[in-house]
Amino acid sequence: MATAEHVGLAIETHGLRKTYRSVRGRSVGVEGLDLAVPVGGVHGFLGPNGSGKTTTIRMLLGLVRPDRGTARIFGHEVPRELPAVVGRVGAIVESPKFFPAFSARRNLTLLADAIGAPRARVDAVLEEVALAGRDRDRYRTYSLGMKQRLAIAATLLKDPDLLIFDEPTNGLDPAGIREVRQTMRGLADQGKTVLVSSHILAEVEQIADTVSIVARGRLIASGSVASLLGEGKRSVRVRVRPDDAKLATTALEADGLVVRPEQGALVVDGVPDPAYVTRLLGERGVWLSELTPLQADLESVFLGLTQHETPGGRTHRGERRRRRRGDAGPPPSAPVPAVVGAGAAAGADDAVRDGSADGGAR
Ligand SMILES: Nc1ncnc2c1ncn2[C@@H]1O[C@H](COP(=O)(O)OP(=O)(O)OP(=O)(O)O)[C@@H](O)[C@H]1O
Repeated sequence: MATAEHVGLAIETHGLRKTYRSVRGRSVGVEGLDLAVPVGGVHGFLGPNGSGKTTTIRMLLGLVRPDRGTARIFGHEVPRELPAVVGRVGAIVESPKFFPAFSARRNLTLLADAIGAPRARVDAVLEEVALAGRDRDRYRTYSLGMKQRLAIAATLLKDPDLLIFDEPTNGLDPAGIREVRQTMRGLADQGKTVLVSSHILAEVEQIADTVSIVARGRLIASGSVASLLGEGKRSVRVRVRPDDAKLATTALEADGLVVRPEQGALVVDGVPDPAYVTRLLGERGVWLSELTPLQADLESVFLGLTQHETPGGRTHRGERRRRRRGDAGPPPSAPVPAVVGAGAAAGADDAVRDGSADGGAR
């Protein structure tokens, strides 16, 4: 039963765990995940490939059974109480299937009949995803972006309160990504809750109100996008004389920063403050000809949150040294990500049902 305690959260998980069995043994898909998605707005569910986003979404939709932990949608425990809430949820977890020779309108009408949604919704949802002018074109003539918007339209037929989209911009060109992004933002602006997973923060940071970042099946950070980018350590591009590149790299790495060469320059990740790099290199007699702060993205936020912590909670030598000297930026605030078993997709025994919980397009 939904209780007052859960009011205000569209999705809530506690200690959610899922392991997979395969020919190579057990691997962990999600490890003790605690997630809190507020009602209303776009919530970015972010993490590198293999961090457990799809597994989590499948558990929420009752497509995969968790080993342990609890999950709630609008306060209803899932999968046990899924029937009570499924009508309020629309989801795209994999490419939906439409009839290629039928128009978008015909596909949606068939689907509306199949799931018991009023046919009148077809016009509304076509309008919603800006396909009203192309509704009589055959599905097979659609661009990838239009196909994805049609998939979103299908999830809207039942006018759900919560939309769950797993990597909805995968494979789309920049124009397609923009269209899907605008559609998601528009839905949130109407008061719906949109959970969108992605491995690219840049793709969702423009539209997300709040985010959860996961790594290796665990939550490592959550909050508003602004606070997260503000807290995360930054990346900078530095340019030094070619003769000094090695010395600069060694000095920066010895201090716990991550350095990679890029087009004749060095990109330094996990920098607490650009001035820190100037001082560190200046102390070693290396003078900079360029220092450009780079826009924070998932990679740099992610590295900034995790790089100084090693599995088991030990702190990186460089960070320890810097903390002793008292000139570090904010100490890493994130919990140490768990070490989990190697991913093992082959031969998994956990057969995943095809389709989504929304009765959406097949
Ligand atoms: N059916 C399965 N059988 C075995 N292992 C699986 C299965 N599904 C997922 N995994 C493993 O669980 C881990 C999490 O995978 P998952 O697909 O949930 O991550 P993800 O964050 O969605 O990744 P991506 O962004 O690449 O889709 C990975 O190590 C993956 O190999």
